[in-house]
Amino acid sequence: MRVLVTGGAGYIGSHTARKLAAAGHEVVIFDNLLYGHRSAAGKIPLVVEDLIDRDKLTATLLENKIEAVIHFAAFAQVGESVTNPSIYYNNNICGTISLLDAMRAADVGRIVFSSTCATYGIPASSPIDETFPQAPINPYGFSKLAIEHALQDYSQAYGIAYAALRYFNAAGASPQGDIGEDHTPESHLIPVVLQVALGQRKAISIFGTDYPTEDGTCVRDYIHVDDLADAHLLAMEKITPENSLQLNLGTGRGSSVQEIVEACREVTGHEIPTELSPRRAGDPPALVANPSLARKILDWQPKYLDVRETIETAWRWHQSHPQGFAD
Ligand SMILES: NC(=O)c1ccc[n+]([C@@H]2O[C@H](COP(=O)([O-])OP(=O)(O)OC[C@H]3O[C@@H](n4cnc5c(N)ncnc54)[C@H](O)[C@@H]3O)[C@@H](O)[C@H]2O)c1
Ligand SMILES: O=c1ccn([C@@H]2O[C@H](COP(=O)(O)OP(=O)(O)O[C@H]3O[C@H](CO)[C@H](O)[C@H](O)[C@H]3O)[C@@H](O)[C@H]2O)c(=O)[nH]1
Repeated sequence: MRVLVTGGAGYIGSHTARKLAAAGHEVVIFDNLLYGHRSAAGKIPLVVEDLIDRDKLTATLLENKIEAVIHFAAFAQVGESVTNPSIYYNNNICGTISLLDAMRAADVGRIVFSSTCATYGIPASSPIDETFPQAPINPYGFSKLAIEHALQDYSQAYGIAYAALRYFNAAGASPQGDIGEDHTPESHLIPVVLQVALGQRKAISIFGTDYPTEDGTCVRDYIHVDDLADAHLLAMEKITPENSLQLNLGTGRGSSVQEIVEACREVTGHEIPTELSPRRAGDPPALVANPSLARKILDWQPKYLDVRETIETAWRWHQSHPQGFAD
């Protein structure tokens, strides 16, 4: 298929764009490079524009005869969404509506959307399956839930086929070692811990040690970025206007912040000092996926079930690229 990957110069988008190209799809990346990196796109054609420019989007879709869109472009930091909600509602909602209207104008009828476990808010129990109520506790989660509703409405009214993939915590780096996670500023746990191991930070701050979890720190389900990329290809091929999908993508296994720090110590052989800090606003105590539906419907099998193996791929990337993409 001819596929437009928005946000394809970013972390999950670049891994998916390369996998699409390797599978024989014709790929074009659309990214404003606010957080993305030109070199993450590699040899894949890159259009450097913003989602809000609907005419540019429509022209890109038409010129490249695009048949499907995989939509990663968004802001994605939970804490920042609490302190600055305006940019989240504007970019994540208005940007995506602009894209959906450009798709209508260019007659593109297929989209895979990056949703999130943050749409579940604080779940009543764990693991979380797709029937759980979606009740976000932060503006980031609300912005993604709004788009899930928009997709349902656009699908019904205009016949768009969609998949809303609710990822848990993306982690790791390409097993080929050429691309990985590089955000400035970096806020995600595993890369920040690895920056401590590299000597780029003094200590890792643990945000909250009084959560109702076994060791008092937050529990998350860390899913390898390469496994996420596989699921996008499968979902893109599977959806039809009559058969849209909402699926959780995770490993089904939870790791606490303390356990991640310990696993990073084992993988890197570094001491990794910690400091205890207050809770970060907007953080639910525990988010772990029940990924059974995605496994069944997509015939998807995550390869990385041991978080140490995921961390090993990230560590290889951070060691070989201590300044990230350096662009
Ligand atoms: N990282 C995670 O753990 C996680 C978990 C659940 C969902 N998600 C979602 O997955 C998607 C990708 O996440 P990521 O971690 O790769 O983020 P990222 O920041 O690395 O990538 C997002 C990319 O989108 C681009 N972008 C943002 N707004 C844009 C706009 N208006 N126009 C054009 N380009 C724009 C950025 O420059 C960046 O390259 C996001 O939608 C995020 O909400 C991520
Ligand atoms: O320096 C740090 C960084 C993070 N954490 C903790 O580590 C856990 C994971 O935090 P991340 O920032 O790595 O990831 P989030 O769970 O906040 O966010 C991720 O999952 C979300 C869903 O909850 C969103 O989808 C988002 O895009 C994605 O980055 C959280 O409990 C956080 O408080 C720390 O203790 N110290």
